[in-house]
Amino acid sequence: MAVDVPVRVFARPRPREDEDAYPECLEAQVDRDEVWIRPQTKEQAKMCPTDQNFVFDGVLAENQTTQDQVYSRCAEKVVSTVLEGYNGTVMCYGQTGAGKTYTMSGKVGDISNLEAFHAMSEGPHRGVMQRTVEQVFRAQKQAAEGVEMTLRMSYIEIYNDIVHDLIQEDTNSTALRRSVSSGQDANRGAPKPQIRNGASCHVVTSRDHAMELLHLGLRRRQVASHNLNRDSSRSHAILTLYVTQRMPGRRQGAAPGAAGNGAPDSYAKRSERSREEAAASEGERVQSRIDLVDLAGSERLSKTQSSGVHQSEAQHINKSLSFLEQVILAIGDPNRDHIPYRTCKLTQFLRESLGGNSYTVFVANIRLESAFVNETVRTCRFAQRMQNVKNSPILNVMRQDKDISRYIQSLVDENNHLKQELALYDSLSQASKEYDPYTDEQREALLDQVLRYLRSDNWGNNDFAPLEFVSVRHIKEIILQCKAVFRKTGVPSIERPPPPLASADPGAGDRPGPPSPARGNGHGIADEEVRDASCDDWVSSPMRGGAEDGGREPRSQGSGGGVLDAAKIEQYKEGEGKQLQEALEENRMLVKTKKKESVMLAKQMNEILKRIKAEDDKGLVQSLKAEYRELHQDRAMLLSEIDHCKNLAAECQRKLIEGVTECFQ
Ligand SMILES: Nc1ncnc2c1ncn2[C@@H]1O[C@H](COP(=O)(O)OP(=O)(O)OP(=O)(O)O)[C@@H](O)[C@H]1O
Repeated sequence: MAVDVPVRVFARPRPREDEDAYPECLEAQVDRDEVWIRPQTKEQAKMCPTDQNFVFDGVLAENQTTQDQVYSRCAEKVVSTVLEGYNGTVMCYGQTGAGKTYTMSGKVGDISNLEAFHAMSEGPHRGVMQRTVEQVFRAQKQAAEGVEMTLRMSYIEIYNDIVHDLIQEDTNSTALRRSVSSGQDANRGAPKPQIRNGASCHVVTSRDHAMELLHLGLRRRQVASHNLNRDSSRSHAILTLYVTQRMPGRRQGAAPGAAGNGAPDSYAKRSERSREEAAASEGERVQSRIDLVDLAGSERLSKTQSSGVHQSEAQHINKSLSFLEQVILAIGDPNRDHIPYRTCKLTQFLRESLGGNSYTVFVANIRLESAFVNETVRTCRFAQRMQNVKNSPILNVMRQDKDISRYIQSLVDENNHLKQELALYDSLSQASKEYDPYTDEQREALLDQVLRYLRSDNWGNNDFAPLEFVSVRHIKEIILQCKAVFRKTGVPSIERPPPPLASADPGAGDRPGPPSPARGNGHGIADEEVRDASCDDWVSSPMRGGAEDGGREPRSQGSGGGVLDAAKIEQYKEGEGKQLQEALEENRMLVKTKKKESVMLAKQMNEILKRIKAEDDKGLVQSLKAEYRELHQDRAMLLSEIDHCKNLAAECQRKLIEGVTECFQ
C-alpha cells in the first residue's frame, strides 16, 4: 500500500558575482537549513519590511556546495529509488538567472560546441541530468544476474504552453497522449522510438548515447538573452529516463539493478511474498521513470526589460508558474477536492510528480543579492508551500498477460456481483427512483426547484437539489424544465413560464431566444463572465448547447425526438464527462480565486495612487511609482490568467454539450 511521502525541499543560492555591488541582505544558514532574510538598509526594508526565515530540508550553501554535493544530497537517493522500481522527480524552480539550468544541465555555455559540451559533461560542473544518466548506467552494469534492464529517454520542452519534442522534431507532441507505438525505423535501421505522453522515447544504449541526445535537446531548447541572464531558458524542459527491469523471479534470488548504488534493495526486501507467489511472478516487469525538470524562470518584465516576443514568452512562463502554484496550494489544502492539474500543459505533465506516484525533490534556486529580495521571498514562499505536498509512490510492477486476464476476470466477476447487490438494494430500500414518466404535478414541483436554482445567487453550488440526480429520467426532466424556462425568458430575467406539462410538446421545433445581456455584480470586468462559467453543470451545459450549437439540442422521449440512452449517459458521466466536469469546476474555482486576488491588487494600487498624490518627497514618489508599475503588471497577468481559465471552462462546457447530446439516440 502507498504511504504518504512529502516532497523534499532544498534551497540553493547562486554564488554572488560581486559582493561589493550587492550589500548582503540575506543569510543562508547551512547548519540549521534555514534561509534568513534580514533587511539591512532602508532601501531593503522597503522591499522586505520584516525579517523572514524559511526552514527547508536543506540549504545548499553558495560556494560551499559543489555540483557533486548537490547531486548526492538532492538526487542520488531519488535515482536509487527509481532503480528499485519507484518513480522519481527532481525539479528546479526559481527566478531567472538563479541557477536552475546550471543545477540540472551543468555549465552549458556555448551549446553549439559539441566538444566543449562533452568535456563539461565529464567535468565537475556537470549537472543532475548527466549524473543521473551515469548512475543509471552504472546500475545497469552492476545489475544482478538475470535482470534485464532497458533504459529509454525522452526530452521535451513546454514553450508557450505547447509541448515540443527536443529529440525528434516531427513528433506530434502537442497533445498529451497516452498512446504507445513501436516498430522499426526503416531509415536508420534503429528501433523506432516509442511515443509516450506525446514525446518520442528512445532506447539509450550507453552513457555517451544518452549524452548525445541530451546535447541535441539542449541545442533545440528555446533560449534568449535578457538583462538578468544571457542564456535564459524560455521554456520548461523535462528530461525523462524510463527504466524497465525484467525480473527473473525470486526463486533465482535476483533483484532489480539497485545493486551497487547504495540504495537498499527494497524490492526484494519489502516484498514479503511466498515462494508460490514468487514463482507466479517469474518474468515480472518493473517499470519506473525519473523526471528531471528544469522550469523556466519567473521574471519581472521591469527588471528583464523583455519586449515583443520575449515579453509574450515571459507572460506564458509566469502564467504557467502561477498555475503550478495553484496546484501546490490546492494539494496542500485539505478542504480542496479538485486539484487544477488541467489548466496548462506544465501542470498536466507534473501530475504524478506533485501529489501522485513519485518520490519528488524540489530545488529552489535563489539569489542572495539585495536587489532580488522580492523574488527570493517569493521563491522561498513557493518552496515552503511545496513542503505541504505529499506524494504516494508505489512500486511499479507490471502484470504479465497471464495476470492481466486473471485480473480482468476478477473485475468482471466483481462487477456482476455489484450489479446484483444494487438490484437487491433497490428492492430493499424501496428508493423512490422515478423510472416512470413524470406526472403533471411532479413536473410542477420540479419546475419550482429548477427556478429556485436558477434564481439563487449561489450559482456555483452544485449541491442544489435538482442537480442531485436520482435517475436518468430525473436528469431528462430537469433538462426539459430548463429548456422551457429558457425558451420563454432567457437566463437572466427569469419569470415563471407556464410549466411544460406532460401533454405539452417541449421539444417541438422552436429555438431558444437570443441570450439576454449579461449582468455584472459591480465588482469588475470579469464578474459577469464568472457567472456564466459558474452555472455550467450537468444540467445547464447541454441546455446552453442548444443555443450555441445551432440548435443541436438533446431531444427527449415524448417530444417526438430521440431517447436518452441510459447506459451511454452513465458511461459518459463516469468517464470523459466526469473529467470534463471536474476540469470545469477547477477552472471556475480558479477564476473565482484569481478574481479575488485581482480585486486585492486593484485596492493596493489605489492606495499607492493616493499616496503618490499626497507625497512630496520625489525619491519616495519614484519608488511608489515603481511599485505601482509592478502591481499593474501582476494584475495584467492575473487578468490574462482569468481569461485563460475562462476559455478552458468554455471549452469544457462545449465538450460537455457535445458529449451529452451524443447520449441521445
Ligand atoms: N552554483 C553556481 N555556480 C556557478 N555558476 C552558476 C551557479 N548557478 C548559476 N551559475 C551561472 O549563472 C548563470 C545563470 O544561471 P542559469 O542559466 O542556470 O540560470 P537559470 O535559473 O536557469 O535562468 P533562466 O530561468 O533564465 O534560464 C549561468 O552562467 C550559470 O552558469
